[in-house]
Amino acid sequence: MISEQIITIRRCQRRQRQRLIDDNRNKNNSNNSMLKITTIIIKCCLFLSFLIICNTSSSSSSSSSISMVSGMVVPSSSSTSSTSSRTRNKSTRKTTPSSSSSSSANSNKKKNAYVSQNSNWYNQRKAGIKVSSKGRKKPPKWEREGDDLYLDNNNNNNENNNKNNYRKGGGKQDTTTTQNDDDDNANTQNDFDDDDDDDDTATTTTTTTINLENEISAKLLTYEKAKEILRPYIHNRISTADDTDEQLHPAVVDNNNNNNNNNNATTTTTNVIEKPYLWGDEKLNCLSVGPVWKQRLLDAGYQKPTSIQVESYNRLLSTKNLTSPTNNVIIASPTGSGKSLAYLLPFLTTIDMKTNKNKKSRNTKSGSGGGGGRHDYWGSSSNKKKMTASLSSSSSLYNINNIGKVWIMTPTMELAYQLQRTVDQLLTMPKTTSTSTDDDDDNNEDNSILHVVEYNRNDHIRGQQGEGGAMKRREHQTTKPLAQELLEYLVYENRNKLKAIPPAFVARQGSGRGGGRGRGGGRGNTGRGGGPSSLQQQNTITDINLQIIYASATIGRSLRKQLMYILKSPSMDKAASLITASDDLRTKKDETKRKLSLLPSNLKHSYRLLKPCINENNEDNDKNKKDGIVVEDDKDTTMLKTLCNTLKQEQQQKKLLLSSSSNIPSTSLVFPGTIGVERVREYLTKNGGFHDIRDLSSLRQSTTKSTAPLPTTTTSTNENETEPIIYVIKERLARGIDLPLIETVYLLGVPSNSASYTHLAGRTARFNREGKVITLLNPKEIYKFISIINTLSINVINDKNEDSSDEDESEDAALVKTKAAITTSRSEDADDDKIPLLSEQQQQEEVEDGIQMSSDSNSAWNLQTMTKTAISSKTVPELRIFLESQNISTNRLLKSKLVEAVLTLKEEEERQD
Ligand SMILES: Nc1ncnc2c1ncn2[C@@H]1O[C@H](COP(=O)(O)OP(=O)(O)OP(=O)(O)O)[C@@H](O)[C@H]1O
Repeated sequence: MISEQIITIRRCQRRQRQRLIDDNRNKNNSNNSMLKITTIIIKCCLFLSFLIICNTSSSSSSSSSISMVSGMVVPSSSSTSSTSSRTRNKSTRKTTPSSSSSSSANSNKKKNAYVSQNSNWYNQRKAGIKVSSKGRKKPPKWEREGDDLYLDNNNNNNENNNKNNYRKGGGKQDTTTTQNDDDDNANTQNDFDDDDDDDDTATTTTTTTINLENEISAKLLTYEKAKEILRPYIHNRISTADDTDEQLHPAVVDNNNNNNNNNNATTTTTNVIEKPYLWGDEKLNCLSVGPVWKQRLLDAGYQKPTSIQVESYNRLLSTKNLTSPTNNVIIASPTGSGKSLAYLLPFLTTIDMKTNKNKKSRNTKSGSGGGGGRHDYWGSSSNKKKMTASLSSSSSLYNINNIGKVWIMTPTMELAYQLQRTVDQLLTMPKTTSTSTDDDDDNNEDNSILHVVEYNRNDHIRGQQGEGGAMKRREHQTTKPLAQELLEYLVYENRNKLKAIPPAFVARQGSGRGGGRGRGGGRGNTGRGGGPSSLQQQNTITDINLQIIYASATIGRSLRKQLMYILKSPSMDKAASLITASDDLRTKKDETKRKLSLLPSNLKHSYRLLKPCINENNEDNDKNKKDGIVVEDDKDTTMLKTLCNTLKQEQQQKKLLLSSSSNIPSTSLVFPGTIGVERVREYLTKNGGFHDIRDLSSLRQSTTKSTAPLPTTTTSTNENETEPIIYVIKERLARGIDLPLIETVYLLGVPSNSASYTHLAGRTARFNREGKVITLLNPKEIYKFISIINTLSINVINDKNEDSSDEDESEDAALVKTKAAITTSRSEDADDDKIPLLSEQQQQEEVEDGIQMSSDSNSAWNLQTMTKTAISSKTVPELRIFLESQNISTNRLLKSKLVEAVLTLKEEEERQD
């Protein structure tokens, strides 16, 4: 029994245990399933969040990676078009997440919305309306105006590879548009964001609160309103003595005072150069060019190299100085600083003899030039005989063995002729007939080493003007092999877009790869700025052993992107090295300095605001008169009248300032804007009585021949030597043109963007000479003008009409008088032999205005102990009383100007002490 019981108990226990085990198992099972479910849920969540993250990041990362390499092709963030994907390189394709068809559709929608949104934004900006870019993406860079201006910070220097340099540098736009600047390459290419600055500066720094959108569209901006708006932008600094003197008597100011870094060509260098192979000042700017080249340069009127010439010569001839692995370079310096010679000199001083079969024996004796590095195969010009042998055959363009080493792409034919003239001036080869193999060429024998050719859109190359058909045919025939076999240097001189890659070049590339690329580009070549489509039609040129040299005063983001694109380079550092002069400020962090470095410092900017002019024939005459509207038809006449008056005044002023015996004619350059060259010429001749009106043909005539004028001589052929010379030239021909001794540039209307303004204005004040640009503008162009002023960070002066006796005296005019008064009162204390600071006429005016010159100061104010804050805290009447006590007119001056005037006096006192 007991045993039975025990057995039963054991069975029970076993069952219980079994049950327990089963329970546990069940529990475990359920736990497991719970766990599994939980895990699945978690996994799902993770997966979902992962998907979300992927989705978000894919859009941004794709945009950055695509725009990094092919941002030219697809500006918008989606970048899913088949064309763009085709043009991406392999590495980009790997890193770019693939997009599904739905996301593609979505992105297309977004893209459309983005395009329409931006077109609005863009149109508004174009119309001069200030639109904040906050919350919106900007349109593609190549579609925006005025972005071809600045270089990024230190992109030439690998040590300073701080990608966020500019942002840290602190542009004003950072506060408002940081996130919006990232439309391309934000993560990887911040060094290109400087162009955004151009636009944003225009957007954010304009303090005008008047919303004139409607008025602009209705063209109702009146003269008075325009004047009001312009006022804050006028040169608002009380000038120093020298500045004031300069403004009143620009011609008599001692050049030495104004140009600290002056390399003025007109100043004869008295330095005794001891070493015969050094050209220039031995201590400062000198180049090791060898005795022959030194003599040639001196004979041609080049006394010493400019700093950009020194920099580029040394760096181009020694590749180890180039920071980019590709040896491509960008030469950037202000207009008129001698960039042409900067890139020509390394070529010229080391003339290529590589292709000559006997080059070895010839080259061994040469080499006084700065050779070395890549250029060691360029011989020296020191051995004339040898070079003649080498180049005489190239003088007929048909021997392709000796041509095509350097291809210089210029924006205009005029610039090409100008370059030819520069080269001929330095290196004209003696004529040889023995080696010429072509009968047709007898009359056209060209002993220049640089040949001007022109290609048109059909890829035909035409010969120099005035030369025979045979020349044309043969040049065309030689183009392709020339580009294929021999091109080693491609120089882009002042081209704003790199769309013009030599056609034969493209043909070669296209045929090698079966062509068919980039058909989506359509007619892009003719579109504004070229842009991606034009480049898309062309191929990249990385597989060609070619050094690209780009030279211009304005080099902006879109251009650099194009360069990156055609070189398949992921960054500008890798695409090209930047060469700037040692004193160039464009790579500095200071925004204002960077902007100011684009134009020569000795260039004065001024404007004339055109008064409304009523069209007598207009039916709505009365209404217009009432509203003060400029009638469209009459606008041009007003402009031309003002131009005539201004030209005459400038001429008179020059006569007054210079001694009567002076017979130097004033030379001006007029860019006619929409009025057109012919109309301006006609008006100036008929109504202005000007007779010596010229165009570029006068310059071309002497170009093909080797006897070019010295750089500092005028080409005046005036019978009456004092008759002013006026060039009237289309804007599109302006880039790079170096006209002789232009003193004043007249812009009839506001240029379309800051880059245009830079190049147009830069036709004067060249090579450290003084110069002035006067913009004649209608009230409705005012915002465009202000935008340019802001972008370039320039001060403008209101160049008022002399005949404006009927005009209200505005604040700026009053300010000029105040400056004059301060200067005059100071001049009385100064030495007698100083130049009189006011003309008789001006003094008379001031007497009439009640300005009594007096040097005694009976003021209770002690300027020396007063701080700026203390002066600013004075009331307007107090300031007026004080200034009046100093015999300074305060008529119509606002408080800020009054304070400035007092501060100037304070400075003066301190200086005298
Ligand atoms: N070393 C030099 N000595 C004297 N004159 C020079 C020197 N270098 C250049 N010049 C003169 O300076 C003027 C301007 O030169 P250049 O046309 O090369 O300027 P640039 O920088 O190319 O201007 P832009 O940006 O407008 O094309 C020319 O008249 C040229 O002859």
